[in-house]
Amino acid sequence: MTPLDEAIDAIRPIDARAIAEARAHQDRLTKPRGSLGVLEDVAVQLSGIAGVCPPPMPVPAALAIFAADHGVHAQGVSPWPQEVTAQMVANFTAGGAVANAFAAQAGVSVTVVDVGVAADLPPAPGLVSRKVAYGTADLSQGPAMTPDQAAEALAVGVRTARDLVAAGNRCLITGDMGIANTTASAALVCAFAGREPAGVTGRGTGIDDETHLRKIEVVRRALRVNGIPEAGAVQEGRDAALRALAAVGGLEHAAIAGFVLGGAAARVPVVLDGVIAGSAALVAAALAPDAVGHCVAGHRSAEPGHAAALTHLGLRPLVDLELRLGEGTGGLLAHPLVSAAVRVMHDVATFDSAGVADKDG
Ligand SMILES: Cc1cc2ncn([C@H]3O[C@H](COP(=O)(O)O)[C@@H](O)[C@H]3O)c2cc1C
Ligand SMILES: O=C(O)c1cccnc1
Repeated sequence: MTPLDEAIDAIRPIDARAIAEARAHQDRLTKPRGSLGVLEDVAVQLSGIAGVCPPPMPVPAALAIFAADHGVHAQGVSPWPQEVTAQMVANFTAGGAVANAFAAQAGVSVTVVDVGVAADLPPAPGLVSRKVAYGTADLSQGPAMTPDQAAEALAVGVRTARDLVAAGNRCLITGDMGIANTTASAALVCAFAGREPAGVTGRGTGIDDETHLRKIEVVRRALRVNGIPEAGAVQEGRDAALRALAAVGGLEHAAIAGFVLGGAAARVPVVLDGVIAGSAALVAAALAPDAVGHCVAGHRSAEPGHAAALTHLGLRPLVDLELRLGEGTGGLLAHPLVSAAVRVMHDVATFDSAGVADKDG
């Protein structure tokens, strides 16, 4: 069995008994029932993921930033030169990016994985070289990846998750870096959530109206050229999902999908970042629907495709600050909220233990 098959095989629904126990525990704590809103749901979900109540604290946590380039950059869909991908990888390993600042603030480690940067990168601390290709082909002209490349990139994500969990991490956070990757994200959202390009193609790093219209056309062409029906969700199921991923995805999208599957297989919560992660999670969900139960939507980004992906996945974002950066920044901001939700389960007294009268008693 391949690592991908093994991961998919190992994924189970989150544990119903632990969920029920966690709900009952929440109701015994010295607070009005439901008063912690969505945080109660998060704590209950983490109990279900771990299969125990209270769940372990989601620490240490690790961010993995998957970096790759995109052939579709040639269509002028991003105002930034492709070299910025490699330059930002150097910035991450030097500690100078926003993701590094947020990771330092949250006490999260940063691993950068080169899964497909279109340049040879010098070795650096925290950089893992798992290059599958020097970028994808142009998805608006034909498939972005061969099926083998997509499978290999998925396996890179599975392996990264496995390694980080084996190193003792109890929470995984997704990150991405890849100039033009919001174009592939939009195409994936169309393919996996059955949406129209015009509704889910955003402005990425910041493009003018004319470029935005061109980007929508590029996504439309990508779907047409690759035989993916517009506004018709692809069949769920492994082969169709792998084909659609290879056709219009990116190497980092594939790796992030694998990372989600690897985290779910290890029964560790995976905090998703923005639209790149959201579109990759759609792929993971098509490959293993029960993986979604292991995902926490860290935030909702300003990219319209992200909201569409989260709706399709049934995930509620924890933070909504109009971020549109990626790198894992939204996931990192959400991590303290996830920790706080779990800490309540460990530290807060029950009505019985604290001698506080319940509303009925
Ligand atoms: C300096 C810089 C740092 C970034 N960090 C994340 N992104 C984000 O923006 C890119 C996607 O936007 P688009 O599809 O419009 O190219 C990705 O690299 C994503 O990680 C960055 C982009 C830039 C320019
Ligand atoms: O949603 C995101 O994470 C995002 C948006 C714009 C550019 N890069 C990433």
